[in-house]
Amino acid sequence: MIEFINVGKTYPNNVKALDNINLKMEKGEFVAIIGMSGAGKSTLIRCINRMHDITEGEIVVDGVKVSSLKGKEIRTFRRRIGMIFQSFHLVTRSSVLKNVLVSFVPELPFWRKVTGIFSKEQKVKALTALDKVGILDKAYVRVDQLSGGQQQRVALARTLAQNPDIILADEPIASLDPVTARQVMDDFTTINRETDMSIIINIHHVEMALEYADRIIGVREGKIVYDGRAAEVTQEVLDYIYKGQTNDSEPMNKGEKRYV
Ligand SMILES: Nc1ncnc2c1ncn2[C@@H]1O[C@H](COP(=O)(O)OP(=O)(O)OP(=O)(O)O)[C@@H](O)[C@H]1O
Repeated sequence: MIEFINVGKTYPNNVKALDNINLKMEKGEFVAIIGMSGAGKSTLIRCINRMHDITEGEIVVDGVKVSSLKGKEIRTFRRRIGMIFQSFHLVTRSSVLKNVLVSFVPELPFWRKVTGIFSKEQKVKALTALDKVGILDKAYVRVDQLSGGQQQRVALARTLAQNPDIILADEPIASLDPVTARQVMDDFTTINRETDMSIIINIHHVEMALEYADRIIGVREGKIVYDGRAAEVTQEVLDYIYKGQTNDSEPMNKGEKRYV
């Protein structure tokens, strides 16, 4: 479980990106974070794996206080959390398979790190992950010969091979065309259903968020202004998240009709 307890994040330039966030996400949830550009979505996601440090409160992941981790503990903790970015973060001049095998590098003994020799078991895991996202046939192709959607699937396979408990995805479909974006979202759904990995996705495509995620968290000006089932999000809720039609800063939770 991921828990935010009175979490605040103020950047060094005094921008308060997160303001008193309280939140619980259970294992296996598929959560989409939506909101205007600059609302704090990316910061919220990136605080979970300590890519950003919070400045107030506490984030607890499966009993671990994230802000108290140090050095090697942070690296070990991050192994349990896969991260997917808009820009894929792949080594484009290497093969697809090599990019997935990279997920095992931290586990290799020193001599294998130096020689780049992976075990048979690791290769099987990498190929299995590629199969899961439907690009096994591309294993020996150079990444720069793939489409954007295929590259994002390589990134997803790399994360899968790592076998994390949680996948954080920061705008994973922002640079993809609608058809490819849908394929990648389908992959997330399959992974979520088959593996029970939690998926937390920061996404601008509202329709996709509502269609694919189970739960929607709406963020505005660093605060959570909506938290409820995707199926219950109405146009009114979206207007509230994106435009803010009331001065009341309390979250607009499932079933509440205070703003109707
Ligand atoms: N490294 C940083 N240093 C200073 N301010 C930052 C930094 N990163 C983000 N901010 C500010 O924090 C606020 C929240 O930014 P964040 O990137 O989390 O929003 P977002 O909702 O993900 O936006 P977008 O949808 O445009 O990616 C914004 O005002 C942004 O300018």
